[in-house]
Amino acid sequence: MKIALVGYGKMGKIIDEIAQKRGHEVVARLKETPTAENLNNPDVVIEFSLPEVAYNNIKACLENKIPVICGTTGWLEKKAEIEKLAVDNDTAFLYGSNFSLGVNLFFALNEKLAALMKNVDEYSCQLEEIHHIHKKDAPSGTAISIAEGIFKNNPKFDAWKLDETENNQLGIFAIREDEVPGTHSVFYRSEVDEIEIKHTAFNRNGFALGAVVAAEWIKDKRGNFEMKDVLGL
Ligand SMILES: NC(=O)C1=CN([C@@H]2O[C@H](COP(=O)(O)OP(=O)(O)OC[C@H]3O[C@@H](n4cnc5c(N)ncnc54)[C@H](OP(=O)(O)O)[C@@H]3O)[C@@H](O)[C@H]2O)C=CC1
Ligand SMILES: O=C(O)C1=N[C@H](C(=O)O)C[C@H](O)C1
Repeated sequence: MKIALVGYGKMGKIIDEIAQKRGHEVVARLKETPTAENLNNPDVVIEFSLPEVAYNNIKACLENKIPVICGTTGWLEKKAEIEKLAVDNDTAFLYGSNFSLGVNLFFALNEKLAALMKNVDEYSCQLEEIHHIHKKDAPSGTAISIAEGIFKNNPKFDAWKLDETENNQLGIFAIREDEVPGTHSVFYRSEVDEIEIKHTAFNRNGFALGAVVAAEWIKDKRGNFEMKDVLGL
């Protein structure tokens, strides 16, 4: 398969390596807005850039009828527009806040625990995410997905707040430390004990492998998808 990489930083470089190991041809490595010319006629685009440029990048690819796997976080206020573009241009789009198998299993575990705690009033709930000091957005896209999984299963919560817990808003505490790849925890605390579920990424390889597997899956598909569609979760 021919893959174009839009965004060629920490993630783009690892995805490049894994894609080639899986026998794919990387036909573009862009650090600028994609065009029909600089994309070089790929089968799929994998986009890991920056919150402020992702929308324009994805739009350009979809308008050229090229399917997009997007891992860039921090731009979701325009996601509905992007999903409409994918349908209008008869192509496909998949956004994943986190492409690792481990985190997608964690998402499912988080929703089951949230449902269990729905009728238990003794526990408060808050999230914590820890990432490297280079990260531009806070909270992480993964933390937002975890919060949304809790809202879906526990009507006590319907919104999140960064770095504080207020009323029915779930507190998401974002910590930036050294070169941490990505650690996410959900805490349920009572007066007598604490329950924690936690995912720790040791490196970025799980994210990159998941993005390439998603690119292999989405080829020839039409519409909008999530990583759980790829994994059958
Ligand atoms: N979904 C997931 O599983 C994961 C998501 N992420 C997310 O992916 C994104 C990228 O992370 P990471 O690779 O660490 O970030 P980096 O900052 O290392 O890489 C971003 C890249 O985008 C490039 N860039 C800048 N402007 C443009 C543009 N207009 N068009 C295309 N590329 C551009 C940058 O170029 P330059 O170097 O010149 O600035 C850089 O190469 C973040 O939003 C992060 O949250 C990260 C890991 C996993
Ligand atoms: O910026 C990162 O590095 C990561 N970002 C993603 C996020 O915002 O959730 C995924 C992963 O945690 C690494």
